[in-house]
Amino acid sequence: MLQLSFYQQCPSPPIPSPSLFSSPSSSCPYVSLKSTVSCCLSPSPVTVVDGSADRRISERNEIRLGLPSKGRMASDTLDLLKDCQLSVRQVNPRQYVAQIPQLSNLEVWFQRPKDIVRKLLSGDLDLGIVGFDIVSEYGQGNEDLVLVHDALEYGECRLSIAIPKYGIFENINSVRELAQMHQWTVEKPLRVATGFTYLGPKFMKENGLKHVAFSTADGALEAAPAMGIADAILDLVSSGTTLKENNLKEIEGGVVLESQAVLVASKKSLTQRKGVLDTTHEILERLEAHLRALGQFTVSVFCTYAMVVFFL
Ligand SMILES: Nc1ncnc2c1ncn2[C@@H]1O[C@H](COP(=O)(O)OP(=O)(O)OP(=O)(O)O)[C@@H](O)[C@H]1O
Ligand SMILES: O=P(O)(O)OC[C@H]1O[C@H](OP(=O)(O)OP(=O)(O)O)[C@H](O)[C@@H]1O
Repeated sequence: MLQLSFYQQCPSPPIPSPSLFSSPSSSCPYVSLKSTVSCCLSPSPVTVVDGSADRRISERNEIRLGLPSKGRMASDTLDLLKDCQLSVRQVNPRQYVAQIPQLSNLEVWFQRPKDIVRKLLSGDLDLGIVGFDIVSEYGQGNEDLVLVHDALEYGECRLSIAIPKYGIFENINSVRELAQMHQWTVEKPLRVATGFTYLGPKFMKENGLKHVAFSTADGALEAAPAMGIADAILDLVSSGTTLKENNLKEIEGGVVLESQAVLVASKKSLTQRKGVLDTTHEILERLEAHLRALGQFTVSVFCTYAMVVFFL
């Protein structure tokens, strides 16, 4: 029996979490316990690798860490690692493999965040840093994903429903009121534009919205209601400026999840690949030391480190 111990931290303040998520941060008001991401209520459409992942585990010796190749998480992730004395040495920006000299036998692979999660599941990566929203959407509760650190203190945003401030929605201010609107029928469902096609339907179902039709787009979703394409949107919000500028509002009970950057690992890699556990400890200790130095624990007199022990 292998015993894995992760030192945990308490985010300050704890991330509020909606009911559909058993986000580790929500399980206890003071101590954040990271375990598997378990948000799934329905069977996952992700094909979970079986024997092939095990074969790959024996095929390569190096440990692989996936980092965002571009987008808003990319430079902040490199900055965080640098602050932890884990500078990533990349020969040139178009080369997708890099090294962290302090971590021997570790390869950094730059990938799009959603691909990092997919590759953790397929066994092609062992560790990754991405937004919790991406782990939740593309991980779909797969038990092979372990949140090693769930509060890296950047990339904060929330996945939230927004509706127009005007027209039939003028007096609608909560999900409950939205669900109770008599307009939505089988023939004329509530039309929601979102890039989160797993979390969106799941949330609507759990919140009593029966007649909902989803459409998807890669960006600028806030335009959809004014264009007449959708009644509502489900998208990431941070400052709220984009919603405001497009005459949209969030509603009570409409936050699907709170997100920030997390360190996620493949449980299979942690347990089966030589060196992954030690390397994960090394990264985690450096992250903890850095975040502690930033003073994020000062508000949590109540917060203690908790040791989570996984018996596997
Ligand atoms: N206001 C925000 N809007 C979108 N994402 C945000 C915001 N604030 C933080 N994030 C985080 O940044 C991530 C988006 O990063 P990125 O810019 O790489 O996305 P993207 O380019 O839209 O992704 P892709 O093109 O691969 O679909 C989100 O998954 C989330 O974790
Ligand atoms: O609350 P705010 O601070 O205004 O941020 C929210 C906006 O930022 C993101 O879009 P992004 O800038 O990535 O552009 P996109 O719509 O093309 O994806 C997100 O999809 C929202 O549209």
